[in-house]
Amino acid sequence: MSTPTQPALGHHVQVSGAVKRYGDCAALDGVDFEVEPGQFLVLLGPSGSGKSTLVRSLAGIERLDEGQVRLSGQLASAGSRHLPPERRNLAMVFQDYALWPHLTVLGNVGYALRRRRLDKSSARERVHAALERVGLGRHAERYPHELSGGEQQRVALARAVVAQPQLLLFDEPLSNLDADLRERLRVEIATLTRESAATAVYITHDQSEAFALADTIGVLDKGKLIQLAGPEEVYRRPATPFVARFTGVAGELSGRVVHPGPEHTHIRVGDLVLRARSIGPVRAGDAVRLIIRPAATRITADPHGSEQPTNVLHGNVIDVAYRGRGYDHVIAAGPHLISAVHDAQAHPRGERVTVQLDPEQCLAYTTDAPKEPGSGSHPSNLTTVSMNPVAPLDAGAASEPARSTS
Ligand SMILES: Nc1ncnc2c1ncn2[C@@H]1O[C@H](COP(=O)(O)OP(=O)(O)OP(=O)(O)O)[C@@H](O)[C@H]1O
Repeated sequence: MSTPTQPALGHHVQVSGAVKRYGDCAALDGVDFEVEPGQFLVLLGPSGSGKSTLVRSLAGIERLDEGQVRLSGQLASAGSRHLPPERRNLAMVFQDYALWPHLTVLGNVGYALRRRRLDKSSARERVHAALERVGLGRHAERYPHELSGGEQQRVALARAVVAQPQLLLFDEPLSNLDADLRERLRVEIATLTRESAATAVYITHDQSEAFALADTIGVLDKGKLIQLAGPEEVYRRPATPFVARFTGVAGELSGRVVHPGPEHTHIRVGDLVLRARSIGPVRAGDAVRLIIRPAATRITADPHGSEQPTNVLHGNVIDVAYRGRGYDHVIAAGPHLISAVHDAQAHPRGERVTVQLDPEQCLAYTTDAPKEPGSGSHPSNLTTVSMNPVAPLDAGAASEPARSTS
């Protein structure tokens, strides 16, 4: 048994076959995953992918239509069985803080202890300790409307941890805050959560937040869990183009496999042959989508020497944006647009540059496009490109020399 000052071990969370429908819409469409006690899971996905529905189902605010939720082995949701939120030993932090407007900071945080059988002085001690921990000791007597957004979210954080729940649920807690505050509060969430023994499930549509916080990332799309893996694995081997796009892309090219290799695959894109890492098996002639990570790109001097460089695109700078640690460029290379091409120095609009591509960071996925007859040795005409303006995970990380591509 845990004592009031010693947090209980975090919940072991098990979700199997979770389905939730709203009319014709399957907000959750057969979701399975587990989170080990004390682990930090981030559910990442675009708007409408089912993140809130999933976290609300864990909380017991929503009832599943099918499937089960177990918390530390106990059946919390299954069929007609539904453990109410207050019996799940969890706390939730919401995007809009959800503080009681008529209670002071002290009252709001203390409210979370109302179900604990603590004497007044121990409860008070705990509340003050939690407020000190989030840097709000001086504001205990204020009301929520007398606090900034960041301070209100700190109160919500203190309220969530003060009762030492076994599960902490976060529903986009940083989305209403400005960038600088978001980063500081993210660090506080990471440290506070890990100091407590609680298991955490955190939802966001922000990939940089997900990578910074997670032990494990689950990527959701249209109510399905597409990939569940550590951040490094999700970044290095995104299971699908959707996951790759959602976790940082500088540009996309379409082409055809010329020569599959154990390490790198040669892909013809228009009149270029580029090397890339294939995700999943590919055969000569396969149509592929080539996704270029921002870290793949590096501007090199435009070559006029005798040596013909490989794995490069030549193009003109069409946009340059100052990013503090350097500059991100958008480059038009023939019909291709490559964004987030980082360099320590600015290249003015119109300058002709050469972009070196690191094959390790160029990911090739087979597509369903029909093969051309005799493909494998003929150039493909597929050169469609999309530009994705998503702030890349690794903007600024392109300073490592690209590998030799010969
Ligand atoms: N109460 C509801 N009634 C009808 N449809 C709903 C309801 N709640 C959610 N949905 C639908 O279920 C799907 C998943 O919604 P959900 O809010 O879980 O997604 P989300 O990934 O959290 O999105 P966001 O990031 O925009 O909050 C969406 O298509 C949404 O329109």
